[in-house]
Amino acid sequence: MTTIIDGNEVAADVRAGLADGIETLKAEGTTPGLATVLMSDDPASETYVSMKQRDCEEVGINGIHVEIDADAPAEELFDTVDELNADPEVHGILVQMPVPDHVDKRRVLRAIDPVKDVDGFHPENVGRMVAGNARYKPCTPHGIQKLLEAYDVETEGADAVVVGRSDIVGKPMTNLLIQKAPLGNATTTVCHSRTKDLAAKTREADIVVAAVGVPELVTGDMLKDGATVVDVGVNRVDADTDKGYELVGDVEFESAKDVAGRITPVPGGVGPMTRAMLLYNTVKAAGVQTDVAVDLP
Ligand SMILES: NC(=O)C1=CN([C@@H]2O[C@H](COP(=O)(O)OP(=O)(O)OC[C@H]3O[C@@H](n4cnc5c(N)ncnc54)[C@H](OP(=O)(O)O)[C@@H]3O)[C@@H](O)[C@H]2O)C=CC1
Ligand SMILES: Nc1nc(=O)c2c([nH]1)NC[C@@H]1CN(c3ccc(C(=O)N[C@@H](CCC(=O)O)C(=O)O)cc3)C=[N+]21
Repeated sequence: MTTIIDGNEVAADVRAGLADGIETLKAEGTTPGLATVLMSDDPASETYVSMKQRDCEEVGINGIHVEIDADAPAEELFDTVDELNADPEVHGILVQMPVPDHVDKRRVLRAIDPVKDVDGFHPENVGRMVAGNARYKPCTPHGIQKLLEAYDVETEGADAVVVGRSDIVGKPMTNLLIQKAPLGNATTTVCHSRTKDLAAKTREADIVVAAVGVPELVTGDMLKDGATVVDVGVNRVDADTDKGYELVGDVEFESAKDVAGRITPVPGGVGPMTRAMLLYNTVKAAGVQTDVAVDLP
């Protein structure tokens, strides 16, 4: 029997586990604050950011949202980040990626105060994570670790294959999987668009993490019997639904579910965990910035 990993449920547990920390902070006079900055007309980005704001409201985090015209000068974004860096009510800052082409993405990541960088994308935080001393673990890989933990998936000595080498998912996921730490110690192969024979790699894996952005790239015949399959992809494909699209992962769920031992669905798998770990990092950030010790789940 294949286990369908319920990301909504584990995410709800993470959110519930943050209540104590948020209470502690409030008792000390601090409401954790998360600023989201959106400089894009992309409807998917708008959806994600509004979901993040709704999550904040649900757990009692102060959500601040800033929208910048996609064709505004880049300086407008940098000025906004400077203001948020200086605002004592803002403990976490997330600039939704991608930013428009005329904005230097690397400069954006460097502009955010590393202590407020709840995505964990600032070069200082990336460096710390690689060195095994993460300040904020990037939300998606961290959320995946929590899913693996919740479903007793052994990473220790496991053969893992990460498909995708992006800065926001593939690389940090690989890093966490190879670390000498709980939920690490996996023997990890990273695949990408130049990989010669992807199926040959994934077929050897006990754990497959697909973060590609290609709908249903990974099919059941590419998996080892009983493998744990983590589908990060959230792709909108045209469909005759109310919204005019449906969400499809990077894994072909129908064929994969018969082979996999455990598998995450899309939606309801990794996505809710990414958002939950953003709240986690925000509560952690508020504790760090106010010198209040908070218990984290
Ligand atoms: N659920 C969640 O919380 C999140 C979901 N996402 C989703 O995950 C997916 C990936 O996102 P992201 O990591 O940002 O994507 P990027 O586009 O930044 O990276 C995609 C990676 O996949 C590789 N790739 C592309 N085509 C192939 C192929 N045919 N075979 C093997 N590898 C390939 C690319 O290789 P190369 O480097 O050679 O170009 C690249 O490394 C998207 O669907 C995105 O929407 C992203 C973040 C969070
Ligand atoms: N600075 C930055 N940080 C990010 O963390 C970041 C980003 N930029 N840019 C884009 C990607 C993508 N991402 C998702 C988060 C949640 C869902 C999510 O909640 N998905 C729901 C469904 C969403 C829906 O209904 O459309 C699910 O899978 O169940 C998806 C995608 C974060 N990203």
